[in-house]
Amino acid sequence: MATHRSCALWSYCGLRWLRVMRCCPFPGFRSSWPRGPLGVRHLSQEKQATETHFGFETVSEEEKGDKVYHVFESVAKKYDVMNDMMSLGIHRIWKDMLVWKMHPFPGTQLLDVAGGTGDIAFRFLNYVEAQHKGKLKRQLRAQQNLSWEEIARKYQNEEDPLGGSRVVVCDINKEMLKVGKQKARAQGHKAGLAWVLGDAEELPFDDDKFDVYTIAFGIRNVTHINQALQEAHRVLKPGGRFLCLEFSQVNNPLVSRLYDLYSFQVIPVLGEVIAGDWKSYQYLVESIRQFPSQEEFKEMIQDAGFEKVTYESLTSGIVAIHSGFKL
Ligand SMILES: COc1cc(O)cc(C/C=C(\C)CC/C=C(\C)CC/C=C(\C)CC/C=C(\C)CC/C=C(\C)CC/C=C(\C)CC/C=C(\C)CC/C=C(\C)CC/C=C(\C)CCC=C(C)C)c1O
Ligand SMILES: C[S@@+](CC[C@H](N)C(=O)[O-])C[C@H]1O[C@@H](n2cnc3c(N)ncnc32)[C@H](O)[C@@H]1O
Repeated sequence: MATHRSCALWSYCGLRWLRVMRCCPFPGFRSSWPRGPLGVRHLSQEKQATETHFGFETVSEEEKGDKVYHVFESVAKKYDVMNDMMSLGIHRIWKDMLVWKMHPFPGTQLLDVAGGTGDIAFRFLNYVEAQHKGKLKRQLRAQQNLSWEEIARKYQNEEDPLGGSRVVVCDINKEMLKVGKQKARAQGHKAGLAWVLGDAEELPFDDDKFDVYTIAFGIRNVTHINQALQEAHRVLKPGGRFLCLEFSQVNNPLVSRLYDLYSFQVIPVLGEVIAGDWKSYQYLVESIRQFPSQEEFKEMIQDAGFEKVTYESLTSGIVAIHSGFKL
């Protein structure tokens, strides 16, 4: 009873907040319109009051946005611990693989959409910092007869340990970003990192701005996936890369049966026990089943204008990484 009352209160506050925000024209929140190739607003692309899915439930599109907002507002504080518990840490390997696949070059400008608590951004920063340090070491090793003073000076003069690389984390949910910022402080990430409140469907960024666009476990929650893909294409520079890590279709019948059992019998129970939130984790497993297969999603990415689209299935297809280029 108490749980239901507190759920209702959370829903009410979440919806109130969203309504207030939608009337409030502050930068970064629904500040841009969907644009076509000529930069013209396409009224036909605007959201229509049609029905969609929230997990296995049929809801209006507006309702879906509110419900998704409420889910992540509710799980934000327990989000990281839940992921480790549910996957026994496997989600960390998947995220590492996304960044290895990206293989950022010095000066890479990354936009991580639906970046939540910053897992992809922190991995990116660690990767580029390690790469930059390695480069400096190799340069110093190649120079013969340097005194230790010269070596020390070289290290001290390193003003930008990221070699010009930057990451912007963009997420629609204030609570997820709040947890992300706390984690960044705790892990000592300061430089090269920005947090922006914004919607994947209407990104508050100019055209042709980023080298790489990532979205990890985010696109499944977006109401108009095609719109989010078009926005990804718009904000990438020509030559830029789209990378998406998302749950996908399991390709091994035995794993598939165990995975179904685990998903529906264990995950919501873990959600209830650890986060006090059965419904959000029920939504997680249902939304995974509603998401298109590897091939279907590949076609959607191509339809948004990306080229050289490929994917790699990981852990028997439990997740897949899709990649595409804006050429
Ligand atoms: C609200 O929305 C969200 C909230 C979030 O917190 C996160 C997200 C987005 C999601 C992520 C960032 C990733 C988080 C990861 C997952 C959701 C989990 C993905 C699932 C797995 C990696 C496990 C895959 C499972 C299988 C391949 C099937 C094998 C299953 C078993 C061996 C266990 C089978 C167990 C039963 C059928 C029930 C009886 C068991 C128990 C009661 C004990 C519980 C057992 C465990 C905790 C062990 C679980 C075992 C594994 C994880 C082993 C995995 C093995 C392989 C991958 C081969 C979000 O949107
Ligand atoms: C499962 S979390 C993924 C977080 C992070 N990328 C990770 O891998 O851990 C999904 C995130 O998508 C965000 N999200 C949902 N709909 C969104 C939208 N339309 N625009 C931007 N972010 C959205 C949620 O707020 C949440 O932080």
